[in-house]
Amino acid sequence: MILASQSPRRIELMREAGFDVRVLPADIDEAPLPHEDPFALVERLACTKAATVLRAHAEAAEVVLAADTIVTIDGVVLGKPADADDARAMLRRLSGRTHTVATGVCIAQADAREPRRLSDELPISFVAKTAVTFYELSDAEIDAYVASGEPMDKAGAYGIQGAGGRMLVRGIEGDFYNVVGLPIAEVVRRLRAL
Ligand SMILES: Cc1cn([C@H]2C[C@H](O)[C@@H](COP(=O)(O)OP(=O)(O)OP(=O)(O)O)O2)c(=O)[nH]c1=O
Repeated sequence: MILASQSPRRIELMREAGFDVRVLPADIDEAPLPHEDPFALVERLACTKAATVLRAHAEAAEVVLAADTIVTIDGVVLGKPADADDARAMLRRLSGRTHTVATGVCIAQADAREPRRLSDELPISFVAKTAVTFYELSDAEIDAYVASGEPMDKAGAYGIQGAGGRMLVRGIEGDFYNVVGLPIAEVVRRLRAL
């Protein structure tokens, strides 16, 4: 099976779950459509990643899995920060409040006869949501965290799994691994049910 992702965390979670994945990242335009709902956005992006990689690389009947993670608060979508100022602004917005981390997952399968076509039965897609509450963060704390570099490749400008990121979090409700980028238990259950 193909994992259409360059995220080291997704690769590790899939391999630790026992899947011998071929890693083939999808380079797609991640810009939201006008007025697009954040949860519709992550589902669409995951399915676009899966379909793009399938059309370029899939073998007959091969399964392709892709995901996309965002943070949303006040109806605003926080993707990866553009720079340090953007990261600081994101962390200030998250300070002392609860936000939602949403991961869209898409599982597609190549046609058995024409592998570069999507099979008619799939794709399956779903959105996993986890509520994360942050402690109040001081400006000094935010500056030190941004200076560590940890926020830069992560949606919402933090990594809950990192040495610095874990210090920001008061609590979560939902799957921890969804925050990291892949709700692995639900993914595995969906794959078993195929
Ligand atoms: C909120 C949060 C996000 N993240 C990461 C997960 C994702 O890798 C990243 C969001 O970016 P994505 O665009 O979902 O994924 P990606 O670009 O890293 O990988 P690909 O498109 O190839 O699959 O943010 C954490 O690692 N920890 C966290 O706590």
